[in-house]
Amino acid sequence: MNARQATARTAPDARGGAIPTHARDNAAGPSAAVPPTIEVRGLSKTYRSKREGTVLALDDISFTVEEGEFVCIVGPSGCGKSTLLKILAGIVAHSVGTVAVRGKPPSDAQNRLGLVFQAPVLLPWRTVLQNTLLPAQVLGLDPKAAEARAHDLLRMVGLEQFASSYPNELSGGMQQRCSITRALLHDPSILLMDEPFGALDAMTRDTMNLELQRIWRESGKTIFLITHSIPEAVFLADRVLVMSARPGRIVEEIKVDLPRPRDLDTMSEPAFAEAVRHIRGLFGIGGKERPHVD
Ligand SMILES: Nc1ncnc2c1ncn2[C@@H]1O[C@H](COP(=O)(O)OP(=O)(O)OP(=O)(O)O)[C@@H](O)[C@H]1O
Repeated sequence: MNARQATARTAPDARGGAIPTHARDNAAGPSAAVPPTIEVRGLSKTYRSKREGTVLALDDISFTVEEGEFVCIVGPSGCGKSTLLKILAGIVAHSVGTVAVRGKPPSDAQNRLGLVFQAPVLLPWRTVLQNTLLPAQVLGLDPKAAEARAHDLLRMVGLEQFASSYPNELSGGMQQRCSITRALLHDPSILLMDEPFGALDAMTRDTMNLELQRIWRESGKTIFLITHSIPEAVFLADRVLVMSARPGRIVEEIKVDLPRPRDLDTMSEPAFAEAVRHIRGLFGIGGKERPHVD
């Protein structure tokens, strides 16, 4: 395991034969300068709150995410992870620094982004198929093509038989799978995921991790995922960004060299345990209050 402060851009690990479908986004040819998929430089975010006055949530954050990479971010509760994801999604404005998604401001990249949050937030009066189709209406996609794609996606996540079920007829894991199909409907090249499996039981979470790895390998998407679980981050990621307590800074980037595809046995490997131990050690340094990470 190579734990280090990464300075060079890291190419994604081999994902087992998948051909990134989003190569087309960079179709200018090998000699053209391709901007990183996500580039954050010197980013800070200050909130104003009645109770605390000025709150420095993020402080001088810099990192890049390359095309097709799977990057996870871990950090103590309140360190600014969700704030960072919302800035990348163009939902929240940053205060200082630069943020670019494929070389442009996040607000210009909306149709390339798919968002998944901790709660599936499905509309209870719409079926699984209708929930999956929501972005088609919002983005004005061709209804027939969108419906065909929705069925493909539901098949991919094992929900095809539940296309006409309502959210309250599904388990938590099934609802979250539906929220993933909704996020994928418009074929975004980048998935931003905020603790997507945090509310699930351990077994369902393992299954969802395997499923997400498969989706990533088959689709070639770039994934940026927040988690409180250090083992989950190590299991999924090409690189793990470790954040400090508030104000959130990136204290270390850890490249995960474990071969793909990973399965549950991967978690028994010494290199996996070493990476988890290393990250846990980062949170224990200096006798500070133990952060809420698993
Ligand atoms: N709209 C807001 N106004 C004021 N302060 C905010 C606002 N949103 C977030 N904060 C503060 O910014 C800090 C970072 O919040 P954020 O939700 O990004 O952290 P987090 O790392 O995602 O937390 P958790 O892991 O608990 O979900 C916190 O101290 C929070 O109280």
